[in-house]
Amino acid sequence: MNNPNSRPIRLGRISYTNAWPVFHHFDPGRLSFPTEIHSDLPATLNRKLRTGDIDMAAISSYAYGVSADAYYLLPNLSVSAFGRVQSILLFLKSPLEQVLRGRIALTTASATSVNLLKIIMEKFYGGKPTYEDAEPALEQMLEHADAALLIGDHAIRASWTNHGYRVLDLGEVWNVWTGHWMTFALWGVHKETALRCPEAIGEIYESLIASKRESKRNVEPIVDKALRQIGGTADYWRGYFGNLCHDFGPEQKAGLRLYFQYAKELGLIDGEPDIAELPLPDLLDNLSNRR
Ligand SMILES: C=C(O[C@@H]1C=C(C(=O)O)C=C[C@H]1O)C(=O)O
Repeated sequence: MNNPNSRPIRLGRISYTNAWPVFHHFDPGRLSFPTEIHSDLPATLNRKLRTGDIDMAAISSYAYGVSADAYYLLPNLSVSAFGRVQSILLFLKSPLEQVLRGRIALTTASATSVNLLKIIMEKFYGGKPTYEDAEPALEQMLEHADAALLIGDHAIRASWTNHGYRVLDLGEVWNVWTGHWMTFALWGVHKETALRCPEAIGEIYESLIASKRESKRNVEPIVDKALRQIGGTADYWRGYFGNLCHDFGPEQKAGLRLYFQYAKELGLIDGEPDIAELPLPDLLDNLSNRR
């Protein structure tokens, strides 16, 4: 099959372990359309998708909220948690009361969690800290700050060190205050790409869903890979992957809508975006009608 696009579909993959279940069994070589993988940190994928350097990607849910008009979401894919997530962590060097009026260093890898932290600090705890962007390295971040936010594998590795700091898990804080799920990442595709090559996007989508399903059926291959690449124990990784949810159903959507509502109230986002999923059957129907 030819790709009407004539160039490969460029797909962004979050390099952190949290997205592995959706990508591990995804093999672009088995697709009938040329597909290129761009593996990167979430903030870089957010930017590349926005500028059109890639066509579709796992991105921060906040980044979807900012550019929702331009993207469709791939249905039923996310990185979500109900409570503790273990990889969205605020490390406190100072007591919380001081952090609320102090300085917080924010990892440059994130978009959802830095804004979630602002919601927690300002709306839930009534604080007004100042924020500064920093490369994700705990000790350097805490040289000049009262607290440091890390996400993904940077947070996991830091949590294993003998750091001695108090740690807040932002998934847990969000859940305690709201009773909701928190969705950190979503899969977005440019509307324009989806309309131009629905078959290619549909095939990639089906392969991602199949990978997610296989990872859920048997988590051991990604546990082994995480042990080899990151370290830790098999039990840690079984717990970590078991705790994450890669679906995006009504409960995750309700949590995300609340997050967008709070982000809007704090002026972190212009409007409350619609959650618009890729209407794949309609796109494929239109395509066959055109033939
Ligand atoms: C659960 C996580 O979800 C993520 C958090 C993101 C963010 O804060 O912008 C983006 C993608 C995911 O990597 C994690 O990083 O550990």
